[in-house]
Amino acid sequence: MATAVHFGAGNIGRGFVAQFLHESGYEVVFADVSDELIGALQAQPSYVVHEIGEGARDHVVDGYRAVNSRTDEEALVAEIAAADIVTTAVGARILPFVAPVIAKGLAARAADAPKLVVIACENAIGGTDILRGEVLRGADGANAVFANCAIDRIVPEQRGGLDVTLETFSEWVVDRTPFDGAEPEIVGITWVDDLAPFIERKLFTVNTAHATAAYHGRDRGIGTIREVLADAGLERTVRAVLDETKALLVAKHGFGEAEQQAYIDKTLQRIANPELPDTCERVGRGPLRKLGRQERFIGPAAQLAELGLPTGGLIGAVGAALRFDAPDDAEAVQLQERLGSGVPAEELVVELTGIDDAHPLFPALLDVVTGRLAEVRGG
Ligand SMILES: NC(=O)c1ccc[n+]([C@@H]2O[C@H](COP(=O)([O-])OP(=O)(O)OC[C@H]3O[C@@H](n4cnc5c(N)ncnc54)[C@H](O)[C@@H]3O)[C@@H](O)[C@H]2O)c1
Ligand SMILES: O=P(O)(O)OC[C@@H](O)[C@@H](O)[C@H](O)[C@H](O)CO
Repeated sequence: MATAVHFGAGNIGRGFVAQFLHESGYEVVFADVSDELIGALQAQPSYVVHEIGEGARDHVVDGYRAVNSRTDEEALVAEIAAADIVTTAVGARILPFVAPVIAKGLAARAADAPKLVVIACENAIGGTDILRGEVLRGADGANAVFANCAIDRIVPEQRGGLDVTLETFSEWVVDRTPFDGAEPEIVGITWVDDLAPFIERKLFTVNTAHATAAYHGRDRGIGTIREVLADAGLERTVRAVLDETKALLVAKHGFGEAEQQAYIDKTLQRIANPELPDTCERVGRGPLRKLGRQERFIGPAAQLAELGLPTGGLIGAVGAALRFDAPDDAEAVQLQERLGSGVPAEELVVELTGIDDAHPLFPALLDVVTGRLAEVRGG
């Protein structure tokens, strides 16, 4: 039986990646740092992925094993050495921490073993490239095939236990070019020769809409994404941001206007799904990551500014992100500390967004950061 080692037994890991790998005939070996999750997976022989919506089905995932990646590195190295595929869903910023054990597993592979397929299933442009770069610090990587992907399925916080409740919609698009025609057979994957349009459309529509709603909503004291979109003014705000990213996606990737509008409408329906309540706190998590140069706000805004196109809605969302003050979110705490630290606004723009003063987006970002600093430092 083919084996898949999957890092991150959280929401998307159990609810999407592992379920599809299991359905494709792989024995899934979960690797996670959470004692609680690994203990539960070791104690419970199966869990249910429960879909909500039209055509919903329940899927039983079983026959898996689980390894604690924090305490049992030796076992994990042996699993990776013998595996056919490694996937991750740990968070883009965690990839450098899982790379060393993958490198050790690659180094321990038999000389005649087939190449290990590695796919990072994170919300990031070039997520697998990031992982590959880190893995290559400890292994030569000749016995692996690394492929980038775009992964889309809304999995909100769960109620505890291993079962996962999620939407029926899913999209998993993977770059086929590294495989030379020998892609693995995995249910639900769409293989493409050019991933850029798919990952940018997903990140700059679904995740931009989500994050815009989360930050503006939280700023107004609203708890859930659905409630944010039920507010007509805030819905207009989110749509205005998506009009900006639509202009980029149409100009850059040749999506039709009507096609992109339909994608936007479907996205807003998905994120407002009354049966899958999602919180502004989960969706806004990790604001430092989300303000990054290639991410859901600055990524499209920088490209739009270079084309001389409007970015006001995106900049407004950045302003709301700068006010994201969530005590349980380490990055939100760090962001507020940096804003209160006395670092000049010009330096903070570069530090937070990677945009420097030579870029056409810089003046707008400087304005929004200066405004936020006046609130933080003035008060
Ligand atoms: N939830 C969604 O709707 C969704 C959809 C698409 C993509 N994603 C992406 O998938 C990734 C995971 O998101 P999630 O919602 O499942 O988060 P999650 O917090 O539910 O799961 C992440 C898991 O990774 C584990 N982890 C953290 N550090 C680790 C390490 N060093 N080694 C092994 N495991 C580690 C955590 O313990 C946790 O179980 C993120 O990159 C996210 O952007 C999420
Ligand atoms: O996972 P993040 O923190 O990058 O973004 C939060 C949500 O927007 C995200 O998890 C979505 O639910 C998901 O990307 C939908 O496919």
